[in-house]
Amino acid sequence: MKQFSNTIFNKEILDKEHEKSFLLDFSNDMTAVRSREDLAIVVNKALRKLNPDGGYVIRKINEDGATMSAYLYNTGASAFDPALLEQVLAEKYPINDGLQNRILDSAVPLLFNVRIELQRGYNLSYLDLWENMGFKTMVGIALRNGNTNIGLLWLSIDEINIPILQGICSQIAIAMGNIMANEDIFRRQAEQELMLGFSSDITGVKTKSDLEIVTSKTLERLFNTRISVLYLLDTDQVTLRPYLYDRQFFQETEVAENEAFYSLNINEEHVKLVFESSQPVLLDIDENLEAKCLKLSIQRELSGFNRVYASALRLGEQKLGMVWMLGDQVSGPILQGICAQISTAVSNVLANEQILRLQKQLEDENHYLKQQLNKDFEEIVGGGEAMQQVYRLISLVAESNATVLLLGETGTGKELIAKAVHHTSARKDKLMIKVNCAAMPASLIESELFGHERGAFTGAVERRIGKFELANNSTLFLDEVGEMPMETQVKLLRVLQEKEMERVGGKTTIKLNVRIIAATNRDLEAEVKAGRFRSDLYYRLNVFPINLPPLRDRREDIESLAGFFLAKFSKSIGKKTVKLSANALRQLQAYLWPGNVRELEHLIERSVILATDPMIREFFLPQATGATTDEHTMQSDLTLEQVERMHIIQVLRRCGGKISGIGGAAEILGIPGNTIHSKMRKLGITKAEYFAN
Ligand SMILES: Nc1ncnc2c1ncn2[C@@H]1O[C@H](COP(=O)(O)OP(=O)(O)OP(=O)(O)O)[C@@H](O)[C@H]1O
Repeated sequence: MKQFSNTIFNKEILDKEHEKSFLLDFSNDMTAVRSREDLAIVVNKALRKLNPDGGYVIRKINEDGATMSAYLYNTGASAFDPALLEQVLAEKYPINDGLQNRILDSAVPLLFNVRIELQRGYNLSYLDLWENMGFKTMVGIALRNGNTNIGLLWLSIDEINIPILQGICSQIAIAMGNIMANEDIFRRQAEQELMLGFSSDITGVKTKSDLEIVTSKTLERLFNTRISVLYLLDTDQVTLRPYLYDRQFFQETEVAENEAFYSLNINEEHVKLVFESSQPVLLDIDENLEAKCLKLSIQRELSGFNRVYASALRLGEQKLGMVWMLGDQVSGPILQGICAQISTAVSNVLANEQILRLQKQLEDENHYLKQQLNKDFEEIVGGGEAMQQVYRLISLVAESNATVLLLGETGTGKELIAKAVHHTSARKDKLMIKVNCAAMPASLIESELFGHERGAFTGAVERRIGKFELANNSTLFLDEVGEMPMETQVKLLRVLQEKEMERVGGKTTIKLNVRIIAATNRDLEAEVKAGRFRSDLYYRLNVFPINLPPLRDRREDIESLAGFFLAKFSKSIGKKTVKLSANALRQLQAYLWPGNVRELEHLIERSVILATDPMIREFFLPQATGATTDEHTMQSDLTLEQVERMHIIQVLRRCGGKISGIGGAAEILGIPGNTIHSKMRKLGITKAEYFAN
């Protein structure tokens, strides 16, 4: 008996020794474990010692705290159905499936007979797999790190050694905890890298297709989404329309895109929920959404996910739309951060689209304006000898880049000829830029011509591009250049000489390629002599002068001009073309036309408006026409300046001293009120003269 008890005692000692060395070996191996792969090798080696042909699976508790997924496994020496194995490995089993919860609640390993559990009616695919593999008995042991369950081990074995199994499992649990913490750190690092990449990619987003590429790539990689849709709120503020989704995805399926997507309404319960929440909302298609909606069930089938993550897109308080994603592994805070960036990008894309639309509109308008300008060119009227000479000069100079100086009385058509020169030149596809040097206070001319930087002077609240810069590679028409203040003349001369400029208050030099056409009704040579115009600037401008004859010196054109204006104004007010009687034409030809073609144009315009029958028989000209009155007899001996002075006084008398507005001198003379004021100052016209009678 003693002998027998000694034998038992010795066996126990041997077993204990065996246990100890087994656990010691295992511990030694575990010290080198760093990754899930290392852990698999060590666990395989140890469990094979316990049951050489057996299989096992380690399951970890998922982040949701309610399900478990396979973490490590080994099928042992058994044959199995690969499809069934794949299904079991992919499935998330509820913790409370009737077997696993019992293991997690137990302090000791539990043994299960596979067949008996199946007969009890447990509908668990892993039991089917074990039966398929020929595993009869499975032992389940909880994996605990301290008091926390982190998973469990299922092992196919017939005999169990509780101390060994517990020893192994407590070490596996610690290693798993460390590895999972490491994996978590790596995952966060990868997420951060992705987020950084996303942030830098999204700042470059300009178009819808840029946005599509950046978002679909990121959502899929970060959240494992299969379907993601970006909805935008319509202008009606009620309908949310699909704006973007991953088209690539639909190239891989039979389903057409329009079968899977539909508009949402902001008043639908789940949509309201999304906008009311500051966080992304998780919706279960079966529970929260009307799964009866065919398109939604198509989305579910295509993606294989039953859950939708929805997050609002907002810009401040303004609702922009929302992101809708079918996927798993979605982290709320990350999705929220991404949505904030998508919101900014969406509003940039929309603003860009609007800019492009406006740009297109501007281009169309520009094109229209250019056509109008070309039309103006076609409409130079007058075939008399004096104008023939002007046309010859235009054709000689137009194609060169030479500066042109147009000289002639007011209303002789200097601006029209400037346009003609521009439209015959190689610069014709660009707009000719015009500056009226007389219409602007001296203090503003400089910034008008050269532009200014923000803050260059009081009131310069924004940077402004000057006319010179606008006219780069085109033509700049300096109208009434003789009125330019002396200090601006110096700056203009510098730009013409050096072909570069700086904005007022600016430091950068801007290179220019501008063709200059200047015009004046002053006698510039006399202005130079009088010290009002710089001689060096005069020589710079006077490269190719073209003199436009006054209308009284080309009476042969009066009939064609009158006919042209009669047709033009009759058409514009929808009348049949008004004609001239022979008497009326004689009146026009006899008149001196101090206001030249402009005066004729305005006279005809007024007469067409007032005409009550289709024939104008008489004009009411400012004075008796012809060279019969004293004033007009005298006029042929007067200087240009004297004629101009006299005419302004006459017009002012007629208007009762009114300059601007309807019936004012500016309207009759066809020049801006500012110009009249400056001419009055220059010509020394006083109130007494026009209020005299
Ligand atoms: N030959 C012409 N054929 C048709 N219209 C003309 C002709 N000459 C001038 N006009 C018209 O007369 C008006 C005055 O012409 P424009 O403005 O070119 O004159 P200007 O010499 O530049 O005058 P200002 O010196 O006062 O600026 C414009 O409406 C223009 O279209």
